[in-house]
Amino acid sequence: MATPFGMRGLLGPRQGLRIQDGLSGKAPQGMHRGVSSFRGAGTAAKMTSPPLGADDAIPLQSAAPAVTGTKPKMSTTRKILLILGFLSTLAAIALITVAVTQNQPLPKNIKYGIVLDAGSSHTNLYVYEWPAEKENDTGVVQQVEVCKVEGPGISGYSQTTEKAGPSLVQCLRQAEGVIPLKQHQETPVYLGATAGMRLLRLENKDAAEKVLSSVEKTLRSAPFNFQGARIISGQEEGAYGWITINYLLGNFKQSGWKKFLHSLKSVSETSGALDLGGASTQITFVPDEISSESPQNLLYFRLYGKDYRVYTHSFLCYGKDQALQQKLARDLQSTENSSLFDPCFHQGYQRTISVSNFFKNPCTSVEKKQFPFSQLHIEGEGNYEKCRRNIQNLFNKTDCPYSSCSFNGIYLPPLQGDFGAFSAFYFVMNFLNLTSDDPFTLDEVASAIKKFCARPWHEVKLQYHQIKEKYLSEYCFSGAYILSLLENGYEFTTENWKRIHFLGKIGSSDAGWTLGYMLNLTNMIPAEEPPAPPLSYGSYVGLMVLCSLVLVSVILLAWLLFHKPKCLQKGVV
Ligand SMILES: Nc1ccn([C@@H]2O[C@H](COP(=O)(O)OP(=O)(O)OP(=O)(O)O)[C@@H](O)[C@H]2O)c(=O)n1
Ligand SMILES: [Ca+2]
Repeated sequence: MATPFGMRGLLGPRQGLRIQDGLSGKAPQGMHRGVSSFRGAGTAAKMTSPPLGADDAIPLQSAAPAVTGTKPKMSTTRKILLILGFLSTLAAIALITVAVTQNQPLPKNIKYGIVLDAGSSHTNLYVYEWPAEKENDTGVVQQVEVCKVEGPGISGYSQTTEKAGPSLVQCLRQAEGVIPLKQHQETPVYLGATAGMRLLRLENKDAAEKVLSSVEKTLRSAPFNFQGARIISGQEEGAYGWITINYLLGNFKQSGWKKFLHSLKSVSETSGALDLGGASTQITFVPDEISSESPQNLLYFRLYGKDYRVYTHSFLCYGKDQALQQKLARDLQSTENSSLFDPCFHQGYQRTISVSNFFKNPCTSVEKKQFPFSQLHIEGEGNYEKCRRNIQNLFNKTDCPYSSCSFNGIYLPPLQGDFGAFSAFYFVMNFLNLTSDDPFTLDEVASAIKKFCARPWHEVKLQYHQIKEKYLSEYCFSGAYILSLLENGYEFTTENWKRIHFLGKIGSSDAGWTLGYMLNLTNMIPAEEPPAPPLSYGSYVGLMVLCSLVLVSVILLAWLLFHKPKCLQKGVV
């Protein structure tokens, strides 16, 4: 039997060679003579008469005399060792192959969900996707599509309620194109209506119900799995916005070092959420200390095995559109004629509003009074300071029945941590170029808005001709209002101003309440931390490869030590 190392019989004691340790030239003690030395065939040619009495390699040697170069056979022990080594190598290869192929992650099974955000100013449809196998992990759901519904928000259909539903059709079609056909039926669709519909419900309950029925009819006729169309509360809006941003920022569940480091700190590392809509605004965060002064502002969550005590408040009528309405309603009180100079609009800007409709809105109805004119002409002054003073009147800071308040007697604990400010907070600040990664100081923000407000309308209109006039004309007011709300309302200061981060998206997903709403309704945020395999697939395969390599190396090393090939020996005859 030929081996790469020559023939055992050629090297055995019968040829007069003793096993040498390579250093002393002596045979190592306790070693079996016949299996511990290998030499090449060239050596065999020099060999003469084998010593008598050798106890192994007899059959091969007798059949193939060394002088003729015929290869003798190995000893049985050596054969077994070789076979064992060979089998171990095979086993290691098999182990790695199985690890790589058998345990490969299965091809992704993607699930989808649709949420319609029926806001006061407009409706957005969002399509989310996530891998089915990982739906309880944090951060796996992401937005894959957003569709802006044409026309006003659904509350704008109070006079033509039957048209509210059909307005959504175009975006539903778009979603049909994004989600694979075979998954349409299993894809849940939710609609949540916010402050516009809250106001309509206050003003005209019947119209609000009809709008919701129209919307429901359209959603039921879509090929998706309709799960409900309802008006969400301000508390829900705040809470789901907070869940969304912290889910997307990966604040709920930490792994590895992050988890260890966070376990050393006592406070929950979450970000507060600031949402500014057209009709309402929300502030939500985890305060340092929770007082039970105002239980209606406190929410308790257990998410991924951790308890959160969250403060939230939603101010109806303090969205930026309704805040402007409120401001105008107050300004009107002191107006004698049908003209009003407004410091919050650019110089040269003019707008006419109908006074009769103006006070139908619950946000302005308290200011209702009779006027000798039906149309009010507004003319811009472009005066930031005057505008700020004007807006200031919207925040009643005098009565506070709690230890601390924001405004209008609403409890607000001391601000804590970082805040993500989204929706109109972002739209406005982004327009004013005030959302850079290195946050601006409060003074810088104020002077940028002041500068913008001072620009004449014709110049602004010329420069930003591509922006809708409704948006553009109100950025001066909105900038001033945002500063008033944050600085005077919530009492952000020069010191903690930089803790506000104006953000539109986190990754591919818009910051807003919709994602948190869907995560909650699909039970995708478990109360307890879901069991996770101790090792990731990559680490598992890596470990298998490492173990196998170590195994093979040990076998090789043992084999080399005990059966040193000639090439590694010194002083071989
Ligand atoms: N590029 C944009 C987009 C929107 N807006 C304005 O931002 C405000 C808020 O928009 P949004 O957050 O979409 O409010 P809604 O969800 O419609 O209102 P709410 O949450 O109060 O129901 C609206 O006045 C809208 O006109 C803006 O100034 N610039
Ligand atoms: Ca909104």
